[in-house]
Amino acid sequence: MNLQQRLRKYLIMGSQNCQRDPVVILEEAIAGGITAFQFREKGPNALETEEKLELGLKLRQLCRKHHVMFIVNDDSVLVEPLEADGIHVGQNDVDVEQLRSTFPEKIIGLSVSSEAEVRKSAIDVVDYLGAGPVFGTSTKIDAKAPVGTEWITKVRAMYPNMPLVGIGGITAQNSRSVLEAGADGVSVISAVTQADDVSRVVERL
Ligand SMILES: Cc1ncc(COP(=O)(O)OP(=O)(O)O)c(N)n1
Ligand SMILES: Cc1ncsc1CCOP(=O)(O)O
Ligand SMILES: [Mg+2]
Repeated sequence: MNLQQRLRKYLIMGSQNCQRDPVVILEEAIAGGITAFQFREKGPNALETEEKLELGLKLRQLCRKHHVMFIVNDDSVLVEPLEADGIHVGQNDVDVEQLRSTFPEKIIGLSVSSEAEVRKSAIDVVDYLGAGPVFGTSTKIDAKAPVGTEWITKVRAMYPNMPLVGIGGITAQNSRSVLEAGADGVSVISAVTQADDVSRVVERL
């Protein structure tokens, strides 16, 4: 599987997104067919330090067992201890050129929400882009305004061969529009973590 294919169904999750055991939710999502996972332990009620590492190790082990790509959100200190395949950062996180020199072999993902952000980013050193929020979301407190599927189409036009995922408010009902706009995959938090039937929702994405 190349990176484009591995980004097809990208679950992002931390314990703060779960009303049930995150390990069980991840197991169900893997059974439904996720191809990538991002450990995003962040925001109100998120675990810290040892507890964060402990949960990360459990989720990492599960991904390894099922050959699901494992990406860490923001926290470059966790990349080595979790033996992550890569890291995802945004515009206000660690600089991607710095990350590339620290992790020459890891997958690096970068969030882009506007043309101005694209212009000021070292796109050439990253492996994939996360574009959004495509739709409204209440999962991320400091999320920017929704940019619509038009933004996916624009990024695809600027970077025809760059692995690209949409993020923000994506559900089984609207995921097709994100893919049709030019994304290789969809990254989803609440539609999966809050689902009554997690594996069914992943199947439908
Ligand atoms: C795949 C993907 N795309 C975008 C984001 C958002 O990253 P960022 O803007 O750094 O916000 P936080 O997730 O750190 O709150 C993402 N995590 N994953
Ligand atoms: C992390 C992140 N970055 C932009 S929107 C968002 C939250 C996506 O969560 P949901 O899939 O529940 O809308
Ligand atoms: Mg970030």
